[in-house]
Amino acid sequence: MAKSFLKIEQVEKSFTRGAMTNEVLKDISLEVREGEFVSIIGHSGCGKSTLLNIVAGLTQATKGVVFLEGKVVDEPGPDRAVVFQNHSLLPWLTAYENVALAVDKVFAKTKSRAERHEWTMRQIELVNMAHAKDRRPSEISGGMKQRIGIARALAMQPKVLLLDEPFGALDALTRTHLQDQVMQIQAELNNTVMMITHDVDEAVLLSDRIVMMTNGPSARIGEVLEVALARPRKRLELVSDRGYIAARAAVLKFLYERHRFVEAA
Ligand SMILES: Nc1ncnc2c1ncn2[C@@H]1O[C@H](COP(=O)(O)OP(=O)(O)OP(=O)(O)O)[C@@H](O)[C@H]1O
Repeated sequence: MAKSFLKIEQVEKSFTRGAMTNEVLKDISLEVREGEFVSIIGHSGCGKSTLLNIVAGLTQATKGVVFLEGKVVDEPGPDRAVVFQNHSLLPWLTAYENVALAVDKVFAKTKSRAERHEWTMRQIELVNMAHAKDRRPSEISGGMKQRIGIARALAMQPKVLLLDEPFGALDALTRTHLQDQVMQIQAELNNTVMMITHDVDEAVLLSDRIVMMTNGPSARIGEVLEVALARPRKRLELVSDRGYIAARAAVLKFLYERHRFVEAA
């Protein structure tokens, strides 16, 4: 068995306000292999972003530990890059400058100026944005902003890429293009990815495993589905693939049954 790369060990999280305690996550344990693409799916409010933020080091777990290559995660770091749903580019900088800022921060001591420029351009080219590199965020579309956000995250050469509904705010066609691009980039760079999504097709298309969370409060991992579809994956061919159809049905069934449970509660 491949060695564990990212390890989430018995993580719990409660938020307390005054006398009220909201127990969000309960006993979450998960191991992610290097180069693996794992999606987290679950109903709204179950704690997916909270879990991702704990792995990012942005939120502290109430109990439990996250390890990355054996080292405890307790603060944010360049080894874990996050891409949020609402692109968080600096509006006064161009697309190039937004990526270059991250590159300069991480590689100031290890790459020369010329190397940093070359590295920045490489990331921008990876997401097909070279033509718009000198435009500011207000001058490019939502999909383009998200591509620059992904380039900026990749530019830091993180050990883990954390994607919090990265395509959630995009129209269906742009979303499709970006999913394909992320699949190509992952095939090329072998990134370890943890992605939150609400989209069952997206989860099946992109993931090696899908982690399905139960409803909150005290959400747990309900099921983990192995998506054993060969790569590269082609969406049009998958539509009629039995493995794809079965995986999709398994996730839908899980979500539907959980939803029914909420309605009945
Ligand atoms: N900083 C915080 N302080 C207090 N409560 C919080 C905080 N962050 C999240 N919560 C609560 O934790 C629960 C889980 O929120 P979270 O955003 O992780 O869910 P989610 O599954 O990502 O939701 P969605 O799919 O709608 O984005 C919610 O009840 C939310 O109100």
